[in-house]
Amino acid sequence: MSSVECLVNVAEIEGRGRSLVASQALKAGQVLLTDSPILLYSPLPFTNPHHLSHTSYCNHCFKTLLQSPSSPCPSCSLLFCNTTCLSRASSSSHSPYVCQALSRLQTSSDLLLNHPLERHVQARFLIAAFNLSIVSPPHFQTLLSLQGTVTDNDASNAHFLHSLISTVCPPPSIPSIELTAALLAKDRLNAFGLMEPFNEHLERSVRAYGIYPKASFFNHDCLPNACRFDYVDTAHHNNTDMIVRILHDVPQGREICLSYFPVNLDYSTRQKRLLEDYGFTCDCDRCKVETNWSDIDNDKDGDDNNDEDEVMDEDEEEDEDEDEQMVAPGDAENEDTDFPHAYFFVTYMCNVNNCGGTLAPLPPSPATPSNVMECNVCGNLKNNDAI
Ligand SMILES: C[S@@+](CC[C@H](N)C(=O)[O-])C[C@H]1O[C@@H](n2cnc3c(N)ncnc32)[C@H](O)[C@@H]1O
Repeated sequence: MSSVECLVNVAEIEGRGRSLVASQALKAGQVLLTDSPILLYSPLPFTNPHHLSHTSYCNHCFKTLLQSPSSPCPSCSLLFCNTTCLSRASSSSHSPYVCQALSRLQTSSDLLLNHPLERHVQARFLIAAFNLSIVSPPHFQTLLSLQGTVTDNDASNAHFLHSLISTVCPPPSIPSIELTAALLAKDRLNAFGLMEPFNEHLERSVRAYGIYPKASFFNHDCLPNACRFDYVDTAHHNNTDMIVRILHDVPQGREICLSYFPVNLDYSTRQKRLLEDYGFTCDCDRCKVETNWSDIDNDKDGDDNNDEDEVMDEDEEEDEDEDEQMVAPGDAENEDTDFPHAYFFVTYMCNVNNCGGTLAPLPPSPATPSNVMECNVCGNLKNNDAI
């Protein structure tokens, strides 16, 4: 890992697998990790034969298309923001292999007719992953090294998708059904969503899914001590990079966790999603407290209608390993024991209507801590003094 990424080490923690642990004391707002995707793919269905030329973003870098006319692929008319992006894509994400496979699936969209959107997106992922095995074998090996055990569902989806993709993919022949199932399992546990810009009146949708090899080591906590930012429409050429920042000071040796979804979900929704989507039962400090709440009480932590994937208190007895800043400094004795993580919500949850984002301080300067918080969903900035 590069200099910034030396701030965390990969460690094996029993019951949690590989985990990222602070290799030194970390300061609130500090950039912990900048990670580039090894693979990106679109979340769109293959339903409209004309869809290829109607996307409003570049099919390589996923930035909103501002230039008109943009640069279409001469073979399939998929749009790219300019000739530079098209030429980069031709030797990577949009190789002749991908171009042919996607346009055949697009023009024979009846092959996926009556199949759920998830199957369309999995087909896109597999085409991108098979392409990765050709254009970048080391990255393909990295993808295979990620966490993910094949379930019965993965196996049956792999059967269908393998036969579908065999009919549309040009040579060389595609990987085995077993490898296809393994890839689906990796995608299920490790894909992050790059989100469309926030609009309080619209449900937030995914613009692209990506596999981020280093960020894939973050485990989940319902009271995370870090959160991720993406700036997909920035003018910068690394616009699909993910940036992870620390929410509050963290001592050396502490595990760094993200929340795998917006932190305002209620206990039973969180438990269900973690079990069904990620295969584990969460026993974090927040869950230990909330398991004792009735369903009505679970509304304490806000509405639970935000279904977006981010692509992570105490017991009555004091927990030594607990993040001390979850409880307001100096307020621990007076805290409401039914709701010990109130401080987290007041400090780190964005209160913009329908946002549900997490606030992290802007990176501090070497001498002064930052007192401006940035929301990772709506992008609003808030002075910490106003909290
Ligand atoms: C994106 S991976 C995280 C890295 C993973 N631990 C590894 O070894 O590569 C997600 C998987 O990590 C494990 N995991 C994440 N958070 C966990 C937690 N709080 N408790 C137990 N297991 C967790 C689950 O197996 C989950 O499916």
